[in-house]
Amino acid sequence: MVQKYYESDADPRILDGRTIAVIGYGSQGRGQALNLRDSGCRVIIGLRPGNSWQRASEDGFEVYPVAEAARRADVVQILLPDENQAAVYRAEISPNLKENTCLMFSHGFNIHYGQIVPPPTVDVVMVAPKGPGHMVRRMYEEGKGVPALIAVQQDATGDAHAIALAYARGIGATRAVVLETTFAEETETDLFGEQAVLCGGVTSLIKAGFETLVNAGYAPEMAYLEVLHEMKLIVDLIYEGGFTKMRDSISNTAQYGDLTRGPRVIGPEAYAAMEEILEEIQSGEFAREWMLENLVNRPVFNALTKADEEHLIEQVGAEIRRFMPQFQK
Ligand SMILES: NC(=O)C1=CN([C@@H]2O[C@H](COP(=O)(O)OP(=O)(O)OC[C@H]3O[C@@H](n4cnc5c(N)ncnc54)[C@H](OP(=O)(O)O)[C@@H]3O)[C@@H](O)[C@H]2O)C=CC1
Ligand SMILES: CC[C@](O)(C(C)=O)C(=O)O
Repeated sequence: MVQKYYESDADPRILDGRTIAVIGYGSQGRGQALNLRDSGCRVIIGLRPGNSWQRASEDGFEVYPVAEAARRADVVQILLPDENQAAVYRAEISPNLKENTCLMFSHGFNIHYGQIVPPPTVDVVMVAPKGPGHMVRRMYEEGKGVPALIAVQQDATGDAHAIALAYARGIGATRAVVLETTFAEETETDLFGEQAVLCGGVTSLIKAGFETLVNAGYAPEMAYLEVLHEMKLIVDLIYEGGFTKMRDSISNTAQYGDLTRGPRVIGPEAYAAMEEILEEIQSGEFAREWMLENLVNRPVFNALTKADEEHLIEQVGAEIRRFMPQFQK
């Protein structure tokens, strides 16, 4: 059984007197830093000059160049893009890491694939929220939390696990649940989830459904409401009470179509593709491809992003959100 932790399992006092440097102030950096501060932790931010620096200052944080933040910190949480972490670590963090610092990540990529190799004198831990950074903040403000995974790769001080748990409490994760894992398990399951199901799988499924309806002559607005807008309403029910709650809420006709037709869409070929994607993650092939893509300024990433931004579904969606009052701020 996976070990689970809640609020009472974490002792926030282990962070008393320790300075947490959150390196990066994007999706996760901002969400985690604000939550930690509201939980009573001492937080500083490490950045390069630019938009994030400006935003963190406006939010009232002390902001320093990465090297200086690392020098001042007892806990260094690296929330830079995965593809930048190794270069910034080598140039700015590693030379300033004190002995007994707790080096922290929210995704295991750089440790698991050997891009960052910390010295044996520091703790190496992970606190990985299982949700987007903006939701980490929103749920915390609502008195709830996004679940998180914790892992200890290296325990130089004997405090690594307690610090990870207290940090998870500080960002609100113990209000939901915190699960114990390893860097390997988190990295491989996270990459698989975002590629095959959550991001890649879902957008491909929606696009395929939308294109099938539009190519058959139905109005793009109809197709959009059917396969994209309603997706959230259906997924909300699955999130709240599983397939059973969702099926309790839909018509019997929909349920029969769901049970008999769904497996034809996600059939043996889809399973084979998922296995292949998982193997590319496990073998390091995906990691190598992504690192090399960045070295040549992301030609594939940029071309595919542009094509999807220009897809009809995005134009129709923007138009529909304009004429639906609930989307107006
Ligand atoms: N996005 C998410 O919800 C999740 C992310 N994670 C993990 O969290 C980590 C952070 O990801 P995410 O929050 O998406 O990152 P973002 O891209 O949202 O933010 C990155 C931040 O790093 C800063 N930055 C980038 N390069 C540098 C640099 N060379 N020196 C200093 N600062 C720099 C950016 O500032 P600037 O404005 O200057 O570019 C920005 O503030 C990753 O490990 C990711 O896998 C884990 C779970 C979910
Ligand atoms: C699903 C994407 C994610 O893994 C996440 C928000 O949890 C990410 O890395 O951004």
